[in-house]
Amino acid sequence: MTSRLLQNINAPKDLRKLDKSELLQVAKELREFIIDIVATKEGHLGASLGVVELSIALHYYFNTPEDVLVWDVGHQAYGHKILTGRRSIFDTNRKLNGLSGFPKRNESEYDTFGVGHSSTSISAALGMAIASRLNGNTVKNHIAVIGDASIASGMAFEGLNHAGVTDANLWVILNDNAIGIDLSVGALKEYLSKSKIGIKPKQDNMIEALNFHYSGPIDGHNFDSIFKAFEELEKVKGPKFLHLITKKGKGLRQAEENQVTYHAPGKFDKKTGELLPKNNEQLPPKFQDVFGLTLVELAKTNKEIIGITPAMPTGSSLKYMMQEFPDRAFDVGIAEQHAVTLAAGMATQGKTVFCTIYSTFLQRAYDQLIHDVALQNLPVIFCVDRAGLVGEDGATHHGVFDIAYLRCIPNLIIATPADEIELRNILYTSSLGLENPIAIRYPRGRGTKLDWQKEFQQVTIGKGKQLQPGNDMAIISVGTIKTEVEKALGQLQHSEKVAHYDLGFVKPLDEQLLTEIFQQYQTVITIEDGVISGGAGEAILAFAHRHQFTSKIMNLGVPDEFIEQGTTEELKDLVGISAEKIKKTLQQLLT
Ligand SMILES: Cc1ncc(C[n+]2csc(CCOP(=O)(O)OP(=O)(O)O)c2C)c(N)n1
Ligand SMILES: CC(=O)[C@@H](O)[C@H](O)COP(=O)(O)O
Ligand SMILES: [Mg+2]
Repeated sequence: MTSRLLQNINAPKDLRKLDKSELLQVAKELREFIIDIVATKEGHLGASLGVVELSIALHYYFNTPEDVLVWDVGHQAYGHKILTGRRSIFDTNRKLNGLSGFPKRNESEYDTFGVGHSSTSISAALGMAIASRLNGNTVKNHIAVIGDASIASGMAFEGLNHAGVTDANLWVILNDNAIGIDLSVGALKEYLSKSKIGIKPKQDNMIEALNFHYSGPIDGHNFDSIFKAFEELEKVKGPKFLHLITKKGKGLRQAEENQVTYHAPGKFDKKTGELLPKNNEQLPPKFQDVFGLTLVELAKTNKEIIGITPAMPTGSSLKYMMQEFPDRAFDVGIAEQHAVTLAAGMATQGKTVFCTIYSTFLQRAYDQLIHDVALQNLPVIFCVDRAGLVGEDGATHHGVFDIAYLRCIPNLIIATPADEIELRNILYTSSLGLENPIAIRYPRGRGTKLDWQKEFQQVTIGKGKQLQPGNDMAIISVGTIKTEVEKALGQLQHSEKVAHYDLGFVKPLDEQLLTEIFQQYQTVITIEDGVISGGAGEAILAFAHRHQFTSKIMNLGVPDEFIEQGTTEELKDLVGISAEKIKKTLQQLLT
């Protein structure tokens, strides 16, 4: 790679020394740099390639970090990171102890707001703008950069609605590439897609109706157009809105042509852009596919079944049902709150609704879970994907809080299937009709079974089971962390001393099984891939206390701190729930 200019840019002030005519070369080098690193280190690609010109233009024109730049979601901020002093360590992106894949306040003064979940940028930038004004600073610019999928979320609208009645020095820059991870959806997307470069939506401009000064749409890959728009908007007081049209994946043919795959493509050949060939060996399925394919199977015979995803049809594998039954499967966009209440509405009409949401994004819809679903005891089936430590996306994305935040909700069943077959069977059981809502949690990644498409078996709600007998102590695993426990026991001398139980359900607890365990063992270890505080282990601890069992109880899980990025193996080891660490814990307890 020939880097003439980029290698001398260690901060935006270096960029600002260049002539405008040199920015095209910087853009070329920045694209090459991103492609070069992501090809081997992996990460989010398409979004960052699409905002190369915008990232350069923002840091060139504005006086960052004095002027504040807030990236929405933050998966598109690789160029920003590279231009703001992190070029030399960018190869540590998303790695253990390396750079975060998202802007992070403690990483750089240029990362003004921590992100990862979408649609927060307008509220955050508006908050900063109002605070600046209260601090007597009216010249500072506050700039939110938000994508077309993220701006369709309720939270973004809440921000726009408030901003429109303020005189805040707020810029909202809409990076409109007509796609999120999957194709953008909804009426707003249809409205935006009518916009053509250079032709302002004349009638009923909804942004102007919200009291913003609207400019655009302009070509977001053309520096002259961007700077012209910046200059014009700078003269305007109060909230302003710039609409850019860009191409996700710009500069790498495959990423432009196959935007869904190249959102986060894994390893690829940086010269040809082709994905590296996958190992041909047959692998166990991803849990998301067990969900997605099983749902299609069930939907074929049960016409009442509906599927809902907020903006993750590919990630959750609801895409299979969307392809097979387009009238009964809905991608509602980045709208977790709406997804949950939509499911509740459908459930009132007798539909069997499977609402699949990543554990971390379900946090957005907490009140809807309580108020719209559980309080009315509507039997919605929540498929809580990406539960547990998710790996390289890090602290913003780990699904480690769900058990704690769900456990306290009355009426809600919490199922923690330990493998693909258990997941399949609880999906089947739920489709038969339950009296209550249920949350079924399963992790990111693959299971362990090649022969998972077995005949369905009905599951008894609230039942756990013994997996291995033992003489001295018991370990109770919650969900798929069972595999780590099995590995640990497989390597442990005197594993016959340790009984292994699968909890099966966090709610209701299998009180009969727990009573048997506490009557038999003086040492009981619980293990889960979620937070210890408020988790399943603490539910068992409370049960033992209530029933005056005196066994020594040890809770293993995620400690009371935010866990950063790394591979899931590294992170499990870090928090003490890898097979190796479990083995060590058991060895210590056995001696
Ligand atoms: C609350 C929330 N829901 C879902 C996601 C998952 N997600 C990450 S990026 C993304 C799409 C964003 O699309 P857009 O805003 O258009 O940005 P682009 O990738 O096109 O730059 C989604 C759905 C998220 N980060 N946060
Ligand atoms: C940026 C973002 O939030 C998503 O792209 C997320 O990284 C998806 O995670 P999965 O790879 O687990 O689908
Ligand atoms: Mg987009």
